[in-house]
Amino acid sequence: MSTLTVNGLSVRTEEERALVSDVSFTLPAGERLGIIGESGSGKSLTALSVLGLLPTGLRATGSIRLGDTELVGASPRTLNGVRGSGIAAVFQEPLTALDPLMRIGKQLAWPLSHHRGLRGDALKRGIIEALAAVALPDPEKIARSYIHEVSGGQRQRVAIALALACNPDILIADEPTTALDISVQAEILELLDTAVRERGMSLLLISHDLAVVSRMTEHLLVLRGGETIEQGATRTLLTTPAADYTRLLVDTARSLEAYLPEVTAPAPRTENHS
Ligand SMILES: Nc1ncnc2c1ncn2[C@@H]1O[C@H](COP(=O)(O)OP(=O)(O)OP(=O)(O)O)[C@@H](O)[C@H]1O
Repeated sequence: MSTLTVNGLSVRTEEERALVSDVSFTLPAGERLGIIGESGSGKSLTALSVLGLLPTGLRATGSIRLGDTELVGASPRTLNGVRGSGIAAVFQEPLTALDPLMRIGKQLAWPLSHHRGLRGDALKRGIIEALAAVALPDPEKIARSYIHEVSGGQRQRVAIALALACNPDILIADEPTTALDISVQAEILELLDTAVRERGMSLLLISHDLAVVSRMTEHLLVLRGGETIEQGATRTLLTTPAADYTRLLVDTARSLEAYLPEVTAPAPRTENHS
């Protein structure tokens, strides 16, 4: 397990416009860091820089180290080695990581054979186990399905299974529940929480939802306009923010919650049809 150390990361366009400016943070092995900030604050570009997957035309400078390996300016070979076994990612839209033309089981076969050396029957078992581990019902059937044949929540579970199949040290989750039905969001968070805990992985969680980062992370980095506003322990930052901007984010989140009426009476008895 390795520490991720980001030091003075900047991302610029070809015209030298800074989109991320001098961002630094450390994610020690086994810990959880959340990145929050309004839309366009540089959260995703920071994550993509760590993955070495910045869009064409954007360039990262500074230092991103995974253990002793420098990732800024690293060769495609080094980055390929790190992506997958060192760092894996789950995105807001699971289809980003999934191939619509390949059965789900086949998509899992590559990382399981490449990273874990599974072959033949062991590989078949590994595929079913990987799908069962993310609580997909009837994993045999899911393995034979194409991605358009399963629901949105199940797609995100498949994307998580794909990320976990590489046994990464660090999981980057970029708005992993934002595109999902509210009833499915909590289940996916629970799944990520359990997977990270049981496997001892580190988590870099990007979210605009303060309740999500509060539930999932121990440390927070607040970005605005590509710059660091503040960072610190999640609880301290959300209860006694030092920066006016963080206070504004917290107050806005609270004021929306205030519209929810409190549940004051027990739920009426309903007939059980199961
Ligand atoms: N390929 C690109 N070329 C030029 N500018 C870009 C590119 N990708 C992103 N940007 C700009 O960089 C800034 C940071 O984008 P980023 O996607 O990191 O924001 P974010 O905080 O993740 O936002 P959101 O929550 O909306 O996803 C934004 O102003 C965005 O418009």
